[in-house]
Amino acid sequence: MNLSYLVQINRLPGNEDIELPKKMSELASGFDLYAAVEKEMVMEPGTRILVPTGFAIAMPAGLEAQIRPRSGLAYKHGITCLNTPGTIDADYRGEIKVLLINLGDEPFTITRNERIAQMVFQEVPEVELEQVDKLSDTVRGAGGFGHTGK
Ligand SMILES: O=c1ccn([C@H]2C[C@H](O)[C@@H](COP(=O)(O)OP(=O)(O)OP(=O)(O)O)O2)c(=O)[nH]1
Ligand SMILES: [Mg+2]
Repeated sequence: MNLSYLVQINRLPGNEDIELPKKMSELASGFDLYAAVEKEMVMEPGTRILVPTGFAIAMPAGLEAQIRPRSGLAYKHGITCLNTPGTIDADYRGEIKVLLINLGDEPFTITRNERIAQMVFQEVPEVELEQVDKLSDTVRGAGGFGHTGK
């Protein structure tokens, strides 16, 4: 496993004031992502919003990026990522966006340059699917969804 990768990042025009993704501690897993909303956006309870981040990336083949919620926002305000973890494909060159949903009871205001989520890079093995007529036997078999008890 290669533990060091270089990922290119491109700040998109009009976002010169937006912080680039940043690790907030030395060994943090995620780079925090900053909201590139033009003006304050109010999220009413139960509503979702696609938040721009103001940047695009190009990562080497064999990596993906995951967009994950920040636990503080989730705990304090019920703000999370609807599609968590969001999947950024290695061949995606568009702006990274964050799909937030307000599961709390109160309206939540997103301000420009506020940290709204985090981006974690992961290795993705190359997998080829082989179609077969029968799969190997296991003790579990088809048991799932609570099959082993509570
Ligand atoms: O939270 C996310 C999830 C996805 N994307 C971008 C990057 C990703 O590579 C692309 C497609 O995402 P995904 O495969 O999850 O969505 P889809 O609905 O399958 O769209 P597509 O048909 O474009 O693959 O959208 C984001 O910016 N943020
Ligand atoms: Mg897809």
